[in-house]
Amino acid sequence: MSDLPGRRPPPLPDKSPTLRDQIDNLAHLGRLVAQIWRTSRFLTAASIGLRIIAALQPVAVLYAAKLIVDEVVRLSAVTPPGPGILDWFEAGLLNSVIGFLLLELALVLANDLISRATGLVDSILSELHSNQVSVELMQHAARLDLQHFESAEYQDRLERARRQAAGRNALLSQIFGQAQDIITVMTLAAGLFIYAPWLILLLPLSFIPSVWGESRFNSLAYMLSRWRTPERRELEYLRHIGASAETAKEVKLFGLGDYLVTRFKGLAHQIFLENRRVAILRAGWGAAFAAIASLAYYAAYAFIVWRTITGVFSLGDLAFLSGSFLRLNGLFQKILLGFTQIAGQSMYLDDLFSFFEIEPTVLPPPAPAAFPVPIRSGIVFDNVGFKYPETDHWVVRNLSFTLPAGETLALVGENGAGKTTIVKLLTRLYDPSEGRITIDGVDLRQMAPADIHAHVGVIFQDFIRYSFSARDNIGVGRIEAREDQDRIDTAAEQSLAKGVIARLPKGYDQQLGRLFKQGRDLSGGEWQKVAIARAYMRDAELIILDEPTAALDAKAEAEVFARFKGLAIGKTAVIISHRFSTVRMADRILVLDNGAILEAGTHEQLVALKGRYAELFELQAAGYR
Ligand SMILES: Nc1ncnc2c1ncn2[C@@H]1O[C@H](COP(=O)(O)OP(=O)(O)OP(=O)(O)O)[C@@H](O)[C@H]1O
Repeated sequence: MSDLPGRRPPPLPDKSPTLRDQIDNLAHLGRLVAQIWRTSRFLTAASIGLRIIAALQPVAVLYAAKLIVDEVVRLSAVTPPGPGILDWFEAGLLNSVIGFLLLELALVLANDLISRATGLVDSILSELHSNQVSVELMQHAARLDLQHFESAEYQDRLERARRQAAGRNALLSQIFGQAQDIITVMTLAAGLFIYAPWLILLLPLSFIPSVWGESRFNSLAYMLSRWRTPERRELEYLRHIGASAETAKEVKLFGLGDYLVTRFKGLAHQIFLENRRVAILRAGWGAAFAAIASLAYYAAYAFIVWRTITGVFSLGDLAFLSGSFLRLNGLFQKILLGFTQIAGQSMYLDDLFSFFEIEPTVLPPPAPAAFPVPIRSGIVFDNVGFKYPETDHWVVRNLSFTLPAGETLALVGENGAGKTTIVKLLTRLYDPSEGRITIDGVDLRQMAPADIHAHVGVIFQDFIRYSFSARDNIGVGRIEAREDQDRIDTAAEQSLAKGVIARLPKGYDQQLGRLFKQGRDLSGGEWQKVAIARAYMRDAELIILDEPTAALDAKAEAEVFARFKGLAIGKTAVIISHRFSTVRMADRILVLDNGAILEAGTHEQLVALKGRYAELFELQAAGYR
């Protein structure tokens, strides 16, 4: 499923998962229980132990009640020893009945304690489990490729998995509760079987219709929710742009508030109508099936009453059997519905676990080559071609050029020419679809992506504005050195961020961004200086600045690049900029057009060539005259 334009969902999905699919989904329960066990062995064991004790309680209470009734019936036939209760006591006639009453009281009190303790253990366990799932999700997402994050299908899967991380906690209690109910049913059924074996046959009559109905509606609800993931993501997105700090300026000035609300309402209403239809169907059929269950119960009850009247059963037996049957009937339904609900929930688990099955494709080779330090000869693009996954369009094709070690290369070209894509290929965020990229003769595919990233300092045009302190905003450039104040100082100095930080009330400790209280927002250019410092935190062999200076004023950009040139001596560097004042400083310039090289050379050579570069340069220079 993907976000295809013009996609029209059917009113209700008609094909439910097959029985086989449902059984396969049940296998996910094993993974879930293993995950819960990993979360806390002690709490999992405690929850199971408490439930086993609780499971035996109903039959014990019913049996105590039977003993009380039978004793009362016996005592009512005895000649009273005297007029007062004391006479009964003294005669020792009340000993048994008092013992039975105390037994029942103790059982009821114990049950209350146990169920509270189970609730407590489950709620703690479920919070721990939900944290555990979130951590595992984040860890797994961090392993995946950039291509996954740039695909709508992946975003849908991640969104579904994320919902499951928080939403499946009830399942934990449900699975354990189910096991508890099964034990209770077995003990009650054993009692019932001893008195009236064929009564048990009446039970399935009452629950089979409900089970069928539940399983059908569970599937429907799941299919709807799955089908609607893109719309739900759109709702989330609309909610975000309608009310967030980054978007407030533009939304206000363009007067988009009402438009966003209307769009949100329309989409939310469609989803509401579908959900309401399923809810109404479910409630209607549920009521009908519950009536069938009650009929079965009363048929059995009438039979037990008749047997008691005819003297086959005692009054105590009547109390025990009708109590057992009532509970069994309820429990049987609960268990079977529980199974279908668990099966229904396990469909959602598929959303969670199938996310964990997505594997990265840009992988280190079995015996990776080390990134050359220093780079001696240079970087070579050898007939490189690249298409983004699931697209047919060659973004770059037949691209061959050499970037000699220690030189600065500038990439110039119109929007969409493929400049950022070249950076993604150079940093092995993607592998080329054809051709190869080598550093000192070694194919990038022979190196581990993490090793490449450790030796490259890149700042993209859409760098992150972290809502962290100024220090951490620079420190994240080299996370292991985030406490190294000298290094951070030097990086800030080199990127001109030092001046920005000096003006902050709390200096390096100043919280940046508007997300948190006491946060200080920076101007676009100030943010860029902070971001560029991140690239300087690394001992990078290769420095890449992908248009991160667009918001800098002309003076600051000239200064940033003068420093960049100074620092890049001996380092290989790539810069992407639309400003020719910056580009001209590069040792070599590539002019790209539609993913191919149109012109290449130094600034002077390209101006002399009087081609596209000279034309664009003139155009920009004329703007300043
Ligand atoms: N993740 C993606 N999936 C599919 N196509 C993409 C993806 N990213 C970029 N493209 C397409 O690849 C082409 C080149 O994009 P790229 O970002 O490399 O251009 P650019 O030269 O850096 O442009 P700009 O100057 O606007 O930053 C564009 O046509 C763009 O639509």
